[in-house]
Order: sequence, then structure tokens, then C-alpha cells
Amino acid sequence: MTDAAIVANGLTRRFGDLVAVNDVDLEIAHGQIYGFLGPNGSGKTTLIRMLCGLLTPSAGTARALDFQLPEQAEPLRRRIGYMTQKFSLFDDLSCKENLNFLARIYGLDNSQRQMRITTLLNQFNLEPLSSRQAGAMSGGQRQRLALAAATLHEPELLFLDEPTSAVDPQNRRDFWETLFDLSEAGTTLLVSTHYMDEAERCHQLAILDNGNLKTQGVPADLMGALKGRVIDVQGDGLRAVRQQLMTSNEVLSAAQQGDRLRVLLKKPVQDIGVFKQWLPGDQTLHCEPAKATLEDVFVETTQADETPC
Ligand SMILES: Nc1ncnc2c1ncn2[C@@H]1O[C@H](COP(=O)(O)OP(=O)(O)OP(=O)(O)O)[C@@H](O)[C@H]1O
Repeated sequence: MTDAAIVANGLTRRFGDLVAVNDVDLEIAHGQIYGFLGPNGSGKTTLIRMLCGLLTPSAGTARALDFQLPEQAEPLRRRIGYMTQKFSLFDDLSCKENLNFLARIYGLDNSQRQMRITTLLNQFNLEPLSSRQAGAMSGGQRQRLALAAATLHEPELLFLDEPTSAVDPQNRRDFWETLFDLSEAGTTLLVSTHYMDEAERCHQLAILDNGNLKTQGVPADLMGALKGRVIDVQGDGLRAVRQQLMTSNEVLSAAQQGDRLRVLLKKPVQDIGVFKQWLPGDQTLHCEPAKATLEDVFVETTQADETPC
């Protein structure tokens, strides 16, 4: 087996005239949590479905766990888990019945089944809910059940497509701790999200926009690369200040957050005095460099070719 769990070259998928995924290159190391961050319709699900072997690429090649796709999709399927955006278990079966049903599909024998289900109910804190119908469980509980189901057969590679879209922040935090447990045990995880806080937790991250992979790397490195390009402005009349800044060729975006204006520049400035020249002639404004967030990276990545907004 090679070092990478997934390798893709020039992966492309068209639906008629629409290019949903365009010429994507990827290399995902074993045991990592790799994130796809992108807005609605950016191609995350399409890319995941190609990497699972569920969708045939229009062009390009992909290999997952040393299986060539789409030719070897069938043997790959037994080694991966896939948690889709929509809850895909049976509402009218209990938590335990759902797991039992799936374990039979995966071909686990009676004793393996009992052992694995006991372990999962315990691991995902589902024991007290084991006889509750899935349809009567909360969003967070259903999501834990869906993850338990996706890991029943102990897959080496786990695909999670926007797994926390219907879950509150505390449950999301707990969910991510579980993902790190799986990662530490050697599972490779590919997670799609449009939440910045989730994306920031990943070991590696790719940002997708309109089917294109715009950038990839360690989240901290992506944010570090924007050093000197984010300025916080405080003071009166921020709406007018914003309007003025947006006419400047130096400014990529300006967004108000409470009593501050967060300004993202096209190029770094070392001297805050240079930045102040682009402001209206109001000396009462307080300006200071700020640390870039993943949202700044996202804006930079997806708006760099566009006019300021
Ligand atoms: N089977 C299909 N037939 C036609 N168009 C499709 C099909 N599947 C996806 N698309 C289109 O491809 C583009 C990418 O869709 P995709 O679902 O991969 O995006 P996404 O990033 O997962 O979006 P979301 O965050 O909303 O789930 C969209 O414009 C979508 O309408």
C-alpha cells in the first residue's frame, strides 16, 4: 500500500453543460481528517461520490486505498463508510434494529454482530437509546447513530458529507471529538462542510468553489499566509468608511462585525499609515492589524478574481 489513502488526478465530472467538478488533483494521507470546504453547489458531494466509486468521472483518475476507480469500486465499497447528508436509516426501526440490519448486510456473523453493536452503542453513547425508534431520536442522536452505522464494518476510509448540518454546537463539538478518536485509531476521514469552525479542525483542508479546487493545505498555514492583509477598523460612521474602502483597488472585502470593520487587503501592508491613506479623512478611526481567520482565507480564495463586494 502507498502512503496516500486517496490520490486523484484531473478528476472532472460534468452534468450536461455544467462542470460540477473541474480538474481536481488530490492527495490525502492515511489517518488524516481531510476537509472539503465550499458553498452550496461547489461540488463537494459530487467529488465525494466519485472518490467512493458511486459516480463515474467524466475525466481524470482516482485511486482510493489502492483501488483504481471506477473499475474497482465494488471491492473498495467493503472497505469504506459513507455518511450522507440525509439521514438514510429506517425511522421505524429502533437504534439497535437499524445496526443489526446493517450488520447483516455487511455479512457479520452472529457473534461478530453482537460484539460490534455492543461496542458501538457504548462508543457513541447510544446504549440508553438502543430501543428507541430512529424516527423518535433528536438530530444529534440520529447523527451519532448514522456515524455508528457508517463504522459498523470498521472501514479504513470514512466519507462524511456535511455530517453536522442539523446539529447544535455542543453536539458538533462532541461529534468532532469522536472523529479524532477514529482518526487516531488509523481511520482516514474525508469530511465536507460549509462551517468554518469545522473546517479549521481538519488536519488538511481543500477549498472548493464552482467545482474548482482553489487552494489546499493545513488550516493554520492557510491563515498564516494572509499575514498583514487583515485590518480591524473601529470608530464612527463605519458604513460610510466601508463604502469608501470598497472603491479602493487595494481592498478585497470589508465586512462589519459589531462595532468593527474587518478589512481584507489584496496585498499585505507593513505600515498601518499606508492603509490609513485609503480611509476617508477622519483621524478618529482606530486601525490595527488583525489575525486572519479561515473566513478571511475563504473570502480571499473565492473572491480573489472578482471585483470587491
Ligand atoms: N445528478 C446531477 N445532475 C445534474 N446536476 C447535478 C447532479 N448532481 C449535482 N449536480 C450539480 O452539480 C453542482 C455541484 O453539486 P454538489 O451537490 O456536488 O455540490 P455541494 O458542494 O455538495 O452542494 P451542497 O453544499 O449544497 O450539498 C450543482 O450545481 C448541482 O446542481
